[in-house]
Amino acid sequence: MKILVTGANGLLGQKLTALLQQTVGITLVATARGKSVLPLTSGRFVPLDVTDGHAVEHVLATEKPDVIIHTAAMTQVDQCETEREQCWAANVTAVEHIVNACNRHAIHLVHVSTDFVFDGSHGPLDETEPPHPVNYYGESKLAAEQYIQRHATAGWAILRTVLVYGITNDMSRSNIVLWVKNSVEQGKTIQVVDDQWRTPTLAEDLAQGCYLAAAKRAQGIYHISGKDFLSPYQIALATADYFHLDKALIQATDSTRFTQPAKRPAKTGFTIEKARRELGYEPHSFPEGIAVLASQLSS
Ligand SMILES: NC(=O)C1=CN([C@@H]2O[C@H](COP(=O)(O)OP(=O)(O)OC[C@H]3O[C@@H](n4cnc5c(N)ncnc54)[C@H](OP(=O)(O)O)[C@@H]3O)[C@@H](O)[C@H]2O)C=CC1
Ligand SMILES: Cc1cn([C@H]2C[C@H](O)[C@@H](COP(=O)(O)OP(=O)(O)O[C@H]3O[C@@H](C)C(=O)[C@@H](O)[C@H]3O)O2)c(=O)[nH]c1=O
Repeated sequence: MKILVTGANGLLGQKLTALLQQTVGITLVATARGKSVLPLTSGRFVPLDVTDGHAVEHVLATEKPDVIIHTAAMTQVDQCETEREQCWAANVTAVEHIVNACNRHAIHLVHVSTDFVFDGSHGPLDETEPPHPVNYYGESKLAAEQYIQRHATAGWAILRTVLVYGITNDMSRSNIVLWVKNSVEQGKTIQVVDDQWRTPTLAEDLAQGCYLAAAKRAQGIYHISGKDFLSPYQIALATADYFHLDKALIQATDSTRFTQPAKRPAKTGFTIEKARRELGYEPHSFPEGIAVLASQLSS
C-alpha cells in the first residue's frame, strides 16, 4: 500500500513518517513545504505546498498513492485568530484541493482534525456531538471537515485529536509538556489553568491511529486521543512529578484571569471507544506517554 503524508516536517508528520518507514508493506511518499527535516531511510520525499492546487494535482497524479494522510495545517491557534486569510488558505482551501485530487484519482483520504471544532461546554465528547467552534482555527478545521463530508467521492476518514505532545527535530511549535518542563527547569513561574479539560495525546499514538485508519480504509469520523481526562494544571503537575521539578513554580489560575488572543474551548477531551472498537486503537496513559517522550530526550 502506497501512503502519501502531507506536513511531514510537523510533529505528527515526523512521527508518522518514522512509523510508516518501519511498517512492512508500506511505500511512503513524505511531502512538506521546503526541505525535509527527516532522514528518510526508505520512501521518497517530495516538496509540496498544499495551498498550491496545481502542485497538489501534479503530485497526487504522479505518485498515485492508495491513501493520503493529510496532517498539514496552520496550527498556531492565536495566529489563526489574527491572520485569517493565511489560516483559511492552509486549513480549508488546501483541503478542497486535496479532496478534488482524491476524487479524480480515487485516493482514500485520512484527514486530521481537532477538538477545537467544539465549544467546550461539556466533555469528554464522542463522535455524535454537534460541533460549534469558538475560535477561527476551529472554524477553519470544521469547514474542512464539512467540505470532505459534502464533496469527497473516494473513501474518507476524519480523525479528530486533542492537545498533542511529543518531541522531534526542528519543531515549528512547542507543546504543553515541553513548555512546562523547559519553563520550570529555567526557574520560571508559570500560571496554568485548572478550568480547561483535555485528553492529551502522545504524537506516536496519533501516528498509530492514522496508520490504522489508512490500513483499514476507515470511513467516517473517529476520535483519536489520549485516554486520561486532565486539566492543563494537572498536566503540568504530572510533568513536574515525572521530571522531579519544583512544583512551587506551577501556579493554578483560571480562564477568567489567564486569557489568550484566541478563546480556548473550556471542556473537551474525547471518548475513544469507537476507535478502540473499529480500529483497534489503544493509546498510552499520560504517565506512559511522558516516559516515551523522556526516553527520546536522553538519546
Ligand atoms: N498539535 C496539536 O495539539 C493538535 C494538532 N491537530 C492537528 O494535527 C495536525 C498535525 O498537527 P501538528 O503536527 O501537531 O502540527 P505542526 O505545526 O507540528 O505541523 C503542521 C505542519 O503542517 C505544515 N504546513 C503548514 N502549512 C502548509 C502548507 N501550506 N503546505 C505544506 N505543509 C504545511 C507545517 O509546515 P512548516 O513546518 O513549514 O510550518 C508543519 O510542518 C494538524 O492538522 C492539526 O490541525 C489537532 C489537534 C491538536
Ligand atoms: C501558554 C499557556 C497555556 N496554558 C493552557 C491553555 C491551554 O488549555 C493549554 C494549551 O495551550 P497552548 O496555547 O499551549 O496550546 P493550544 O493552542 O491550546 O493547543 C491547541 O493546538 C491546536 C493545534 C489544537 O488543535 C488543539 O487541540 C490544541 O492542542 O495550556 C496555560 O494555562 N498557561 C499558559 O501560559
